[in-house]
Amino acid sequence: MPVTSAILGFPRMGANRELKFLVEGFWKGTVSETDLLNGAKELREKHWRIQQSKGIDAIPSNDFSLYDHILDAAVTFGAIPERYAGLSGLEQYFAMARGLQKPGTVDVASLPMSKYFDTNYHYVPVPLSPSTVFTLAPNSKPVREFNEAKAIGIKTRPYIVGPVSFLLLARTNKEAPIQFNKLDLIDALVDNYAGLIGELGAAGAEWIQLDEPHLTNDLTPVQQAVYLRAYTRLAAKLAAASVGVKLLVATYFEGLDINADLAFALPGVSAIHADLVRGVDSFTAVVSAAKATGKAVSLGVVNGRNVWKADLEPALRLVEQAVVILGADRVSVASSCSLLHSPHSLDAERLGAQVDRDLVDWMAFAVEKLDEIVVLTKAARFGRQYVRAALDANAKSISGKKESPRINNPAVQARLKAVLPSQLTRKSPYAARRKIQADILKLPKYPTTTIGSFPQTASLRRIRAQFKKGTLSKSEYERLLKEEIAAVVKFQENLDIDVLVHGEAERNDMVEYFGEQLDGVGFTKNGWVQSYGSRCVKPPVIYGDVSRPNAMTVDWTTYAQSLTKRPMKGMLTGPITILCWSFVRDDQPREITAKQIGLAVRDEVVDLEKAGIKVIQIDEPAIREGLPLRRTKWDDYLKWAVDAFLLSSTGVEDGTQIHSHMCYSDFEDIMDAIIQLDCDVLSIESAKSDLKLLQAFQQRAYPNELGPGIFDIHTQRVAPLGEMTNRVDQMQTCLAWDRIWINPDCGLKTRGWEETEAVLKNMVATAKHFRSAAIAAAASEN
Ligand code: MET
Ligand SMILES: [Zn+2]
Repeated sequence: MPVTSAILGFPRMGANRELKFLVEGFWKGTVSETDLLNGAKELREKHWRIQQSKGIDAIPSNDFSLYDHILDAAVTFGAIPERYAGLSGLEQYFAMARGLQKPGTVDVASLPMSKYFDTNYHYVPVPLSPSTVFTLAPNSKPVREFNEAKAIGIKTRPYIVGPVSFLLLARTNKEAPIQFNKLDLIDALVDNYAGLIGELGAAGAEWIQLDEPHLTNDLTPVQQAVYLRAYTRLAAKLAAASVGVKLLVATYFEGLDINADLAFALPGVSAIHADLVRGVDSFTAVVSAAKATGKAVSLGVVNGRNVWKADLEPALRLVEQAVVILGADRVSVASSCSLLHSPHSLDAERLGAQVDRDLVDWMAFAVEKLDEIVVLTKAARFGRQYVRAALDANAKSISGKKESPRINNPAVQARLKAVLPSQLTRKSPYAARRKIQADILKLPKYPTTTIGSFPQTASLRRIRAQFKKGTLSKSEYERLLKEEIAAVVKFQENLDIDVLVHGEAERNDMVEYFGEQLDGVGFTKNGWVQSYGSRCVKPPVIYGDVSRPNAMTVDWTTYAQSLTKRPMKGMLTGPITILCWSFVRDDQPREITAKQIGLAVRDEVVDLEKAGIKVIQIDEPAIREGLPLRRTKWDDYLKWAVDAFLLSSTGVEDGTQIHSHMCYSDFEDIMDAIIQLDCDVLSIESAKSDLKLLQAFQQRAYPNELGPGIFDIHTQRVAPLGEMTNRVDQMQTCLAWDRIWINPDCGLKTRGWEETEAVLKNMVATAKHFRSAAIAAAASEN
């Protein structure tokens, strides 16, 4: 067998986000179930054919999903929480993802949502308990999709998350007894995996890809033992049932160095995939372990989660070395991880008048990455001369980028070098600032606010799109947006919210909006990647040194402030979130890029203050996500991440109130860093997670003000008043009452107006309820 080519997964949205529109149409009732399922099938076929025509040997199936592939695995193995048991089919599936409310009949909240390792992809973790019973669904999705590809003549390598990672990614049901360990479910789960693999084998699959990304993380001895136990049991079950399917265990997002021996020792596994982009240093460990065990390796040399062209020369050298050591039949060339985290293709970038030719020349999206993998494979198979032209073109792009004057901005580099320690702290400590701000802002106790965005209606999106296209004049655009802002301000005043926002109507996306206005940052026309469910983001591309030529938000914010006497909160995205949600240059440490962005945001903060804005929020939802997967790398990251935020936030006077906002991550891990950010008010998502977060804040005695979200914004469901007051009651068991803010979990952009009004009414009523209770308590004390 010669060297083969492979990918671990392909983006599922389609070249023009077809899947998004199908799924959202289905939710709205404008697309029927049949049309949704047929449309999804067409997309899968299209994507398989693209891979086939490019020459990919190992084409995955079941990497597709209508919402999330981890949720799919839960459905495949019947791990469906009790509260959805009365539902079935797609209704049940989407209820788990998004909640479901049908007047008088159904009212179920969604499952939580969590970031997939350090990516901006969110998966749906299922809660497990001792009563969880796994049962393999009949004609399950992996089998259906394998057969579907087979029917068009493509033999795929079905993918499914591996059993140990499945359990590690899941949550423990809140009601489960404390002695319950979800890993105890491994035997029962593995038996169902054996059943599934047997069915896939019977259908004709030769290889299965089991993703075990946790193998690149720090594992406890117990977890290591569970890995061995799981794969020993799986191998035995498959052997007993004479299933001849070969298993590839895929690891990614870090090198395999620390667990290489464990991974290669897993019984019944024929090949291991290693990420050699993040983990290039683990190459020797991986290849030696493969040699020692006689197993095959899949070399992840093409970055699956960035947009830059791969530097083919060093990648090819790794492949060639592996072939010398292991022999061609034990080597395949692959993407570092699933291409799910890359945009679809560069086609759209090459069209139209304003093509940024440099940028296009420096990038490769999923479809172009297939070409890179195939070029490397052919070079390894037939020699470099066979693909000489492609290799030369690649080398030319790579060196062109390195030497481009667009990458280097000496003024930005000099400014960062000259930063003084005083530019990393506020003028006075929080206690002093609190008094000054209280005098200026005169807010009631339990002040209410929202996280920034208000519903983004179709007409709003149309207005922005027309302006971008040039079919709407600037003055008309501004007039319409001002109308929207005025309506949003009025809406909040009517609801009696204390600290208002302008609603972010001008923003497509909280990172893209800033990316478009910063120097050193490019943007794509169609570079969408899935963030969660049907939602996609179009990350900016940070290619050079970053600076802010002009104010980015001052006009909209001051206009909004001019309409009200209440404080108007300026809304910015913080440096770490801009970094994490962008495609970042790979030619300098992320730390430098982060701090450059910190300085650019600082300029904006100072300009907002100068323009009279008294409250400024710098969102950092991604700060936890940037945390390296390995603990040994945490301190270094947290130090520079905190500094980048402080660079952005500390240029103001004591009287200016700095807020930050974070959501959908396990913040317990980084409490100290969160405290070091020293923002005056932190709003943090907590309605989807449980009390764990509040307890973490209690343990570290969060010193400033805190607004743990009191309702979930990802659902149409209007949380009733009692549910909200309960949440505040819970908060008060952990937090000082006079430090609590009342706010939603996150921005309201995905909601409709009607439900927004209803839910915010309950939110304000909640604040008033506690306010009067506090006043009554104070009166009775006197
Ligand atoms: C993912 S965090 C979102 C924060 C942003 N200000 C918003 O309200 O949409
Ligand atoms: Zn948020």
